[in-house]
Amino acid sequence: MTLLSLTAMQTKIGQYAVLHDVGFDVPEGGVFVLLGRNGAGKTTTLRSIMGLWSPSPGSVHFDGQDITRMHTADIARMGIAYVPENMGIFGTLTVDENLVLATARGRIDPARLKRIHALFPALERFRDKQAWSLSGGQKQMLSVARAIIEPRRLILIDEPTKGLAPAIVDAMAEAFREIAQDATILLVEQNFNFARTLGRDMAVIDDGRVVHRGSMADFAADAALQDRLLGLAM
Ligand SMILES: Nc1ncnc2c1ncn2[C@@H]1O[C@H](COP(=O)(O)OP(=O)(O)OP(=O)(O)O)[C@@H](O)[C@H]1O
Repeated sequence: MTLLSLTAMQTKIGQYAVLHDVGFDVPEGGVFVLLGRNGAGKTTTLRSIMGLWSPSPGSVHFDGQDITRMHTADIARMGIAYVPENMGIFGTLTVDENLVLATARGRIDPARLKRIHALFPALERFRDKQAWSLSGGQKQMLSVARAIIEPRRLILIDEPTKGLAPAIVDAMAEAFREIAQDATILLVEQNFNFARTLGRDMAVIDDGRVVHRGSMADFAADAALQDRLLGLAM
């Protein structure tokens, strides 16, 4: 079943046309990977889904419902979470306070907190520490944890491995596999080795257009295609 469907999205930022033609379907379950060179329009695509930019023309359907013109808070309430590239955490608040603020009613379900602590033990160890004092990897974990503090159907994650040490990247991959057991992840990545182990389906954006859609297995097996579409960016 298709969970998210983007159709011929064009997004302008001010007078500048960033997305010219972005369309792809994300099936429910597992990890869908969106690849592309720097500046191709990946972040703009995620922000357009979240209602932070407004595509026109073009449409975004989630679970069969047209969400193109909905407000971001209403889109979030439908069960879509966004982990932005800058992580969106509050540095002067503690780890636990950051999690509470990500809930709708200011109350954390203990079972979900337990699951988060099992996924990211550092967040339990440092629960009373201010977020600014965490390492880069721990901040990223907190950012992902905020996205799953309540049940979500779709989680948009923007370049989560940027600047992280290989051991942390492995832990993140493990966590994403677990999260994708009962949610769908739309992952934007530059780290192809990370993305290829996680993704089932994928698309490539170039200069604001989707230039390829298919299975990750086929794409990973085609070095010439990778080179043509992603060049040295990978
Ligand atoms: N707020 C903005 N104002 C003007 N131009 C913008 C803005 N945000 C993005 N752009 C431009 O839109 C294009 C696409 O940016 P976007 O961040 O979506 O790309 P990306 O594929 O996510 O790249 P990266 O991997 O570098 O994050 C780029 O040329 C960028 O400079």
